[in-house]
Amino acid sequence: MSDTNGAGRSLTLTIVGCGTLSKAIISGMLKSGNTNPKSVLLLPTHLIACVTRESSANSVQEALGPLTTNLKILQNGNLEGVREADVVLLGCKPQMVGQILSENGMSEALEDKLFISILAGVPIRQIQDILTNNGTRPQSQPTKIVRVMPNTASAIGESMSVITSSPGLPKELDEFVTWMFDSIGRTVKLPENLMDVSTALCGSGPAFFSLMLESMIDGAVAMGLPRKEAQMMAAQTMKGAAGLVLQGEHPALLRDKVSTPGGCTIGGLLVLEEGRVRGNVARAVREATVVAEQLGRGVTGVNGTRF
Ligand SMILES: NC(=O)C1=CN([C@@H]2O[C@H](COP(=O)(O)OP(=O)(O)OC[C@H]3O[C@@H](n4cnc5c(N)ncnc54)[C@H](OP(=O)(O)O)[C@@H]3O)[C@@H](O)[C@H]2O)C=CC1
Ligand SMILES: O=C(O)[C@@H]1CCC=N1
Repeated sequence: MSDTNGAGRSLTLTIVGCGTLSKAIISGMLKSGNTNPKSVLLLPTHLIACVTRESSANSVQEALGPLTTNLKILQNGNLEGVREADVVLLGCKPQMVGQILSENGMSEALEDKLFISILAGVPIRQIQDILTNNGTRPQSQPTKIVRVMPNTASAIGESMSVITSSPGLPKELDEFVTWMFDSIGRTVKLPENLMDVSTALCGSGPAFFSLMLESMIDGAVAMGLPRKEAQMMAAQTMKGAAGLVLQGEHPALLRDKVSTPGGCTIGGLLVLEEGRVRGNVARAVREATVVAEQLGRGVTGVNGTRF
């Protein structure tokens, strides 16, 4: 994405709630240099970032300011930002969605606009219900809602973004959303009933993999490797294994290929199996899926123990 080009029709993208993930997405887009006019008719050339606190505004300026000259930051100015927008990206916490979207004038300001939500656990239906006050105040031109679950690797163009659109999304807008998230990694389109598990796998995934990395690094440090080298070596090894799987290698065959009979890999793997790592990792994904589903419903104490 560039802030000065004539490739496609330029538009204003307003980010309501510009925190960790939104900054990663926008910085990734700005760094991607994706201005291929054949791939998109619309280009987000102007950005408006909405937050409430001054510290957040400063953090947005620090992260995105050096990457574009067309950035406006609004503190407590969601409605103004949405009114000026062609496309809105909602990046607040799931618990804030009701308060933000039921602000007076917000439903009207969002009429007919493309609205991309990256919120965990908040279904498209819930957003429609808030905007129409549960169907009692229909919009004359309904907001065109798309739900996307990207991840924090957006910042380096390595996101895995899962996209679910409302039925009937115009082709031009569908292409725009795909272009936007293709520019920061891979995309896949899935039905909305798979969004919570996608959130657990891809949204939370970087944190789960980081835990594995930390454990591997600690083990190597314990056996004498300097931490700096161990960190780089572990991360590159994870990247290499992921690269092989992305090229079509089956994970179980990859594991077998590395496990020389009577060798060290099978010894290590069996220790992992004794610790029930497989079941526990799978359980973490299952747990995060259940929790994700509860976030949008405003359930409190979602991480209270279930036992
Ligand atoms: N972090 C991640 O890796 C992932 C996050 N997500 C989803 O992304 C969303 C954001 O998560 P994350 O970026 O981690 O959260 P952050 O807390 O970092 O970001 C939330 C942002 O919303 C702003 N905000 C809060 N209240 C308002 C308001 N009333 N009006 C405007 N802005 C407001 C906050 O700034 P301020 O406090 O100044 O208002 C902050 O900038 C969540 O819904 C989460 O489920 C999904 C996948 C991965
Ligand atoms: O932890 C969370 O709730 C968000 C959603 C997925 C990743 N972070």
